[in-house]
Amino acid sequence: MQTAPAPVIVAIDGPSGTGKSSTSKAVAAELGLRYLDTGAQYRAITWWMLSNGIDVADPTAVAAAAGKPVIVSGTDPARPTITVDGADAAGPIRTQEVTAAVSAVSAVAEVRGRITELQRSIAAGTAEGTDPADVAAPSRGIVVEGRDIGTTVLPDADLKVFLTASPEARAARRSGELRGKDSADLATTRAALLKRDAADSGRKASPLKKADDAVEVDTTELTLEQVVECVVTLVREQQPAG
Ligand SMILES: Nc1ncnc2c1ncn2[C@@H]1O[C@H](COP(=O)(O)OP(=O)(O)O)[C@@H](O)[C@H]1O
Ligand SMILES: Nc1ccn([C@H]2C[C@H](O)[C@@H](COP(=O)(O)OP(=O)(O)O)O2)c(=O)n1
Repeated sequence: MQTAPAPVIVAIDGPSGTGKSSTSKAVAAELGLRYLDTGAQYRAITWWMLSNGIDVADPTAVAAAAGKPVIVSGTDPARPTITVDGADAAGPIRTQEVTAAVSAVSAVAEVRGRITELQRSIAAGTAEGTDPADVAAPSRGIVVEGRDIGTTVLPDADLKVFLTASPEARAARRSGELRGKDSADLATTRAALLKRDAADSGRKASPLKKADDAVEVDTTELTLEQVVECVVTLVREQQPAG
C-alpha cells in the first residue's frame, strides 16, 4: 500500500502590498492547498479590542484581553472567511481604524503567543481556530501568509518565500484598491504603508524579517500571474517526483 505524501507547508512573508494575499490564494487554489491569511487574524483581534473599548495604545490592557476573543478562520482559498465570537469579521477588519491600530496590537507578546498557537494548530489541520468544514476536508497542505511565518510560526515549512516590491509599486497597488472607497491619495497611502512596515519590522516580538532560507522574489516588475507561476514552480520543485 502506498502512503500519502506528507502535506506541503508553504510560508509566504513580506511587507504590505507585495502581493502576499493575492499570490497565496492563487497558489493554494492551483495546487489544491488550504490558505491562511494571518494578517486577517491580527486584524480580527484588533477589531475585537476596538469594539470592546480596550485602549489599543496600552500594551498591558491589550495583553490582559488577548485570550478573550474566539477567532475562527476558513481556509478555502476560493472563499476564505474569518469570524470573531461567531460574527463575520471580513468587512470590519479592513477599515482604516483597524489598519491604523493593528501594528500596535500585534506587537504585544501575549497577542502574538495566542495567534501563533492558532496558526500552528490550523497548519497542522487540528480543530482549534479552523472552520470545522475545512478540518473535515482532505488537504494536501497549506499556504500561510504573513510577516513571521518562515521565521517563527512555521520554521520547518517546506518552502519559504519572501516577497518584496518598491514602496512606489506597493503604494500604487494599495491606492488602486482604495480608490472609490476612500480619499487616501498616493502619497498618504505610501506614508501609511511605510509607517506600518517600520513598526512591523522594528518590534521586539517576532518582527517582519526574511528567514535565512527563504527565497526572495522582487515583484516590482512582475505581474501577479508571473509571481504565482514562480511560486507554483518553487512548490513543485519541493515535492518528491511521482
Ligand atoms: N505583481 C503584482 N502586480 C500588480 N499588482 C499586484 C501584484 N500583486 C498583487 N497586486 C495587487 O496589489 C494589491 C495588494 O496585493 P495583496 O495581495 O493584498 O498584497 P499583500 O497581501 O502583500 O498586502 C492587490 O490589489 C493586488 O491585486
Ligand atoms: N504574521 C503576521 C501577519 C500580520 N501581522 C500584523 C502586521 C500587519 O501590519 C497587520 C496586518 O496584516 P495584513 O497582512 O492584513 O496587512 P496588509 O494590509 O495586507 O499588508 O498584521 C503580523 O504582525 N504578523
